[in-house]
Amino acid sequence: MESAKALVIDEISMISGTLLDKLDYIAKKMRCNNAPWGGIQLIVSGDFFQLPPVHKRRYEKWNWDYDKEFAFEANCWNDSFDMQVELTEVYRQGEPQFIELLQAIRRGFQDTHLLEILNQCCKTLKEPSVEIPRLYPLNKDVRRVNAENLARLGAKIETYKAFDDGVYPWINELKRGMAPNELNLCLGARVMLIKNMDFKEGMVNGEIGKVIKFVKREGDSCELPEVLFDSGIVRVICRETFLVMAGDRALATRKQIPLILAWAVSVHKCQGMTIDRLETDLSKAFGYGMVYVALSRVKSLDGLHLVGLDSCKIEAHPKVSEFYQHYLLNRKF
Ligand SMILES: Nc1ncnc2c1ncn2[C@@H]1O[C@H](COP(=O)(O)OP(=O)(O)OP(=O)(O)O)[C@@H](O)[C@H]1O
Repeated sequence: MESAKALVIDEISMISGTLLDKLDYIAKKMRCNNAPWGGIQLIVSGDFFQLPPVHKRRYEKWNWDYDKEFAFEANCWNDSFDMQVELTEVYRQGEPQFIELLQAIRRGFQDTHLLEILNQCCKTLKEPSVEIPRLYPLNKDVRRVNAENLARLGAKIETYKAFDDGVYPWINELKRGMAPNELNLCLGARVMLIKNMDFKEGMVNGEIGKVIKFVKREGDSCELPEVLFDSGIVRVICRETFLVMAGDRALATRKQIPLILAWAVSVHKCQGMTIDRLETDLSKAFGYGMVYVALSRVKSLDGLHLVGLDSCKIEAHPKVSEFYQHYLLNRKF
């Protein structure tokens, strides 16, 4: 951080105002510079109508600054930027009707006419296809569907247990993280990469593929999965190290194959993705922005297979609506 020129944060809706203020404070201290962000240029992108920050610990509710839920509520927000712009052109979807529908849902409008269109156009798949990802609001449904699909393949299961090192509370950070305690794989399993491994080659967090082989590598006690990613890349996936760091000191480590099963994924995990076809059951949707994030991942109405949409779950956070109204009224650019 001492030598950084710029800090880029994507998906800013998931960063709380409290965290943003802490980061600003750390940057100032580390660089001994009281300018905003210690003089580092800050660039953020995202959409506050999408998923808000996740509060992991119950006690955060009782923190004195819990009310700084959104990044735009941070004390440092206004001083952090010379310029704020709203991007209005939609590229992910092409159909004007679908774009209009999604924009209404994004802003929390429960427009009856638009919802009728959604109901007419969306249907479940008669035969669930393994190639079509399924999105669920709750992790327990994601785990259930993935376990069912794994069992359905009927192939020999290879189990990878995580190798952990470190003590409480740091090790718990890793146990709550993406790398599973125990990963079950078999030939044909749909998997998702959960670590950025090689940006140039496109081996990044979120890549989806299929296990095509198990191979023995020297020095490894068990066979490792070889994955054919949908991008065409084929790779043997070795254990990677997941870390909790304090400066350059590792407080806890977890060694695990950086894959999860991916027939089903959570709505939280899919924020940021673009998917050609998806099936989603939104009957258990909770919180602001979840319905919009799930529906807006898909490129066309034709590719959307939907069940369980209750229009009362289409909600925008009042603070977010107010933020955008205020921005439009005071826009200088
Ligand atoms: N200028 C462009 N021309 C053509 N396609 C584009 C352009 N910009 C983005 N896209 C396509 O639109 C889709 C969404 O882009 P991207 O994920 O960058 O948007 P985003 O604003 O981060 O969306 P979200 O926040 O909803 O995830 C991608 O499939 C991307 O390839």
